[in-house]
Amino acid sequence: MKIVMKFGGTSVGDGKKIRHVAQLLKRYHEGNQIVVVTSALGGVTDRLLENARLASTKGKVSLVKEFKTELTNKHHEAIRDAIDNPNVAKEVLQIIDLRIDELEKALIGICYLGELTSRSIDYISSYGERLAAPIVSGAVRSLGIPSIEYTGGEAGILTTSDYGNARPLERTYELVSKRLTCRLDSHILVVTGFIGENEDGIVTTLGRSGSDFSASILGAALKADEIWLWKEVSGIMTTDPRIVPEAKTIPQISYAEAMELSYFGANVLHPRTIEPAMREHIPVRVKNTFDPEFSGTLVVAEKFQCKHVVKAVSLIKNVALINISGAEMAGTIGTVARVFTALARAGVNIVMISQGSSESNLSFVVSEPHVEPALKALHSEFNREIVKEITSDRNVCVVAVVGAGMAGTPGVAKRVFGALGNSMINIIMISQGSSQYNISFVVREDDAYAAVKTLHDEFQLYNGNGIEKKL
Ligand SMILES: Nc1ncnc2c1ncn2[C@@H]1O[C@H](COP(=O)(O)OP(=O)(O)O)[C@@H](O)[C@H]1O
Ligand SMILES: N[C@@H](CC(=O)OP(=O)(O)O)C(=O)O
Repeated sequence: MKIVMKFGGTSVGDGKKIRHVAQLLKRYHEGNQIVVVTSALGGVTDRLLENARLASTKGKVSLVKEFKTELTNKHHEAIRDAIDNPNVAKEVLQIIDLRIDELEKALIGICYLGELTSRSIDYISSYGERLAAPIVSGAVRSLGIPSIEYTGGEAGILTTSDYGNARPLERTYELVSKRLTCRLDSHILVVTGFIGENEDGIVTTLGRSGSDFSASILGAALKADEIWLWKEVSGIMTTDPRIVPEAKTIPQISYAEAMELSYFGANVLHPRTIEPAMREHIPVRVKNTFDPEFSGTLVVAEKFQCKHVVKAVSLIKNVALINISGAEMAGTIGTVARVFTALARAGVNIVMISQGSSESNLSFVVSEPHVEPALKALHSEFNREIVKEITSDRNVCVVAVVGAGMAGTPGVAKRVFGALGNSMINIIMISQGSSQYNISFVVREDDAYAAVKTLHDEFQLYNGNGIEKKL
């Protein structure tokens, strides 16, 4: 089989975990062609971003030097723990030191300039993966398996120049296949997740947690038999196990359901992961790095109509509700178009929308960083004409229940809102897409965890009965 395997930041958190990953790869190498996509060592991307900001605001070269020591120690320790072969360890050390020197120069440049562009943020944050890939590849070579490491750009991931949220260009699919196929039989190829490059060869990133997306792009380009996403959790679960410890693994889920879940905050998958896999009908498995025998979740094309109408409950935090109102909005054709055009011009992404049939108010949810640009855009568009009041509320969360079986099944909304009512949870706004794959609603931040727990209990997802429905 040809398999693209992605290991997340927790899976390659340190040298001991990388050693474990290399051993897993050795096991699957026999009889398979394997491309590995690696994330940065756990926490490194956050530290890179923090230090890039510090460099631009404080301009202190001494802080850059301290950070350089921290990164060097972390990666040297990882090499010691992951790689036994001294020659391989020496080669990898040299690559790491060279890359950390490059990074230091870039951070010092930011100190002097006092400016941090989105292009430099992508360049700096790409170093997490650029430091991880040589160690993962070295750990594999240390076990006697030939391996080569590539950056996303070297592998052929060509993207738009939307720094921080770049998308693959169509040419990527052909280029990746051309560059990687010839080595697949003989080597385990290790590619940096999260990063690509634009047509001018400038580093871009695919958005936070983008390594899942990288794996799917590579899988589609190489027409892989399967894409495996290795995580610290046992697959896609009925809800975030950090919120509800009783959460269960969903054995099988459709592409559409997995997409709904990832869009609605289940950060087990980057929201765009499924698109490339779906275009080539490649099954995606989500597996636990630390429990490899467990089958995890299989994401497949057909809507697997198990008896569960609701498959999972998810939560989006760090959002705000914006409400606009004005009596003149009712019947004034074009108001909604003006609202959304102004927001689009300001680069605001809308998570959820609801308009009452009175037409005199419109509510929508945006992610936290988009609140200020959204308010500014709306005030300048309307200037108190037609829209009289614009308010925002940051103390809210979005909860969504997801499942393909909800389409055409009466009574789901009644159960959702009945259970929340019984738990005295107030609902601020409701939205249901016509796909009927999800019902989402806004609650106060203080009620969010209770809402997720209440719904998880109500539908008793996968509770003891395999995939039986509780009605
Ligand atoms: N429905 C869900 N199923 C599984 N994990 C979820 C879900 N919702 C949120 N999560 C969170 O997503 C994380 C995914 O695992 P992680 O190993 O961190 O992935 P990666 O390193 O690839 O980003 C877990 O920590 C888990 O708490
Ligand atoms: N390292 C990047 C990309 C990534 O995908 O990481 P993870 O697989 O750990 O979510 C990030 O932290 O966003």
